[in-house]
Amino acid sequence: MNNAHERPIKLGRISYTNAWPVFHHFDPDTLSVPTELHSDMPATLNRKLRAGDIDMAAISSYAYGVSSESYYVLPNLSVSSFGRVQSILLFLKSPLEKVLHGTIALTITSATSVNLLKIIMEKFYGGKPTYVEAEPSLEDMLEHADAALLIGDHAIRASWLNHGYRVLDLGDVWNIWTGQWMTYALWAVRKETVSRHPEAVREIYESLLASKRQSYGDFGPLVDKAIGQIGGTSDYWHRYFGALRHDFGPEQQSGLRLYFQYAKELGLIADEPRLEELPIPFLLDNLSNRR
Ligand SMILES: C=C(O[C@@H]1C=C(C(=O)O)C=C[C@H]1O)C(=O)O
Repeated sequence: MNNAHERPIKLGRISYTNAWPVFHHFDPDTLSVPTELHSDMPATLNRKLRAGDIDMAAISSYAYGVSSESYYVLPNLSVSSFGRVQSILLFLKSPLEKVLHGTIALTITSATSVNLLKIIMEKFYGGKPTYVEAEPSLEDMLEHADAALLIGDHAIRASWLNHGYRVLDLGDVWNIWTGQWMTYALWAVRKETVSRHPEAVREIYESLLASKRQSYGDFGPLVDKAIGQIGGTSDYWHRYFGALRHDFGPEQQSGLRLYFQYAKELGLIADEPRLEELPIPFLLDNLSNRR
């Protein structure tokens, strides 16, 4: 089989630990298709996939909603939680009553969580704060704001500081108000990449699923890497990875649909997107041709 392409398939990897269970055992060098990994913050990957600078990526679920007509969702991959997520945190310098009509600094690295925060502040709590975008640095953010939203490893590191602020975990608040899962990230592929390079997309997709399966068999290697790179204890990281889910089944989809419904109500998104998965016939056809 000839898998030659004019250029490698470019795959965007969220550099935060929350995506490691899908990426950790994924090795582009073992694939027959030339594949380039691009590691970045979610907001940057959202932009690059939109612009066609990369072909497929883990992106903010909100960013999928905005551009869903150009993408397929890779089935059964996500970053989700049922309740506490531990890495999407609002740090409150002022009391919540003041924050609701005060100023909130939002990390520029996020898209899903900034809109989740707006849903929580405005729809659930009835507030109307002013939002300002900021680099993800807790002390700088709180110099001019009543509260600060951090995500990913920035949130984790900040949660370990002796800061004394009250902290809201947005996964927890969402779950308390809705009883639902929350999906923060999805894996999306540009439709034009699928029509040009179906075999390559299939191979990369299967390899990501295999990596996820291996991670879920033993979080040990991910925990060791996280301790080495970020710090913290083995217990902390086992709990962290244990509280996340990287599947995208009916329960996660139902939570995400509700999120899009509320985002539409608040004018944060133009239309509620259809969650269009990479077509199954495409997968079955290709699976039946496997060596
Ligand atoms: C669980 C997380 O999910 C993430 C939150 C995202 C967002 O807010 O746009 C995007 C991707 C994920 O990194 C996290 O950041 O900790």
